[in-house]
Amino acid sequence: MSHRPIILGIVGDSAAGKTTLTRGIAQILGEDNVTVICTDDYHRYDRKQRAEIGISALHPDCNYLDIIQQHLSLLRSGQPILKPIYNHSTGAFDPPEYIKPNKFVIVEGLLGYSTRGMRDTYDVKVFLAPPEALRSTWKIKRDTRKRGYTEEQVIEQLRKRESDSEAFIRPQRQWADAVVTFYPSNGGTEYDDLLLNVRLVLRPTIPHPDFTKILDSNGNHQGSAVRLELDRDMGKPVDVLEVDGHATDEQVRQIERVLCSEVPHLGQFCSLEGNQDIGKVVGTTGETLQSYPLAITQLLITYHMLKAANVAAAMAIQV
Ligand SMILES: Nc1ncnc2c1ncn2[C@@H]1O[C@H](COP(=O)(O)OP(=O)(O)OP(=O)(O)O)[C@@H](O)[C@H]1O
Ligand SMILES: O=C(CO)[C@H](O)[C@H](O)COP(=O)(O)O
Repeated sequence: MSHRPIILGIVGDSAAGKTTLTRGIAQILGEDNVTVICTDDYHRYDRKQRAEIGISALHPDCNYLDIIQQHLSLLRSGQPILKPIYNHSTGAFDPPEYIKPNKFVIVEGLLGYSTRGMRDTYDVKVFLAPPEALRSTWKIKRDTRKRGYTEEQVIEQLRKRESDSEAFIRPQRQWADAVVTFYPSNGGTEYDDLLLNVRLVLRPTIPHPDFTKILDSNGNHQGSAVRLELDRDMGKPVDVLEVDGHATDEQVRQIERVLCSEVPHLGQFCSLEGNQDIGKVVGTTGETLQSYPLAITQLLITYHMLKAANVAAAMAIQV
């Protein structure tokens, strides 16, 4: 399969799970086939300057969006970039790095869908939208363990950044082909990260797999742990697939078969016996996460990347 790089966008607020999902997808596609770019590297100011100016990293003015867009275009046409590096440990910038795109490029970050030019560069656009309570828990855990903050500092930062989250981050949901929400089944504060459900909002902006094949006339599959329904998201009609953390092997395998039958190349990843690592990922605080909802989410996004690669390869032959 020879084609221009396929670009996946993963956008969402801080600690929404972008890096974790990126790792899982890169594992499926093969680390050597994937270039990962985190747009935190394009912050305009270091941590000290941000504090002095009183601007948050979530504000578009605090990021070189024009250079992100320029670099995305270069990567899409297979050209290298000299990428800045923002160091989360020091809060300052390291020397830039030379990056050549692999077959697949995953661009994850806060503001990736802010401009039309950026949006037009992706083949697949995903937005991560965990409930705010879950995101706060994840951010406190990650930032206290990995970024040297105290719990109080993280809580204060979340409070201060809320208006920018509302103004600049959450509206980007409208541009995504798929919106991914992991959530605790009881809706409460007591939950197990390995038993989170997932709600996948599927917009008709790209053709999704035909999940109706495995569902009964009520949109359920062998009980209610897998559900497909029509809904509205930001006022527009969407399909919604939900997979519960306690879905069974058989239910999950059937969903996988739908994905794999449409994109044969995905077949090598689909069998749960064949690849025990699907849905298993080491989170950014070092913990091992594995669940069926995570596995289905990773496979669905990989499905779209492989489909985009097939289209790009076919176009390359025509030219
Ligand atoms: N699907 C998931 N299931 C369980 N826990 C998760 C999941 N995704 C993320 N987490 C938890 O949330 C933490 C933050 O996730 P991650 O670092 O991937 O977020 P991020 O969106 O990349 O954040 P940032 O933009 O601030 O770098 C992880 O360390 C992990 O503990
Ligand atoms: O929202 C974030 C994405 O990771 C970070 O807070 C942002 O990148 C700034 O970094 P730091 O908090 O380390 O100063």
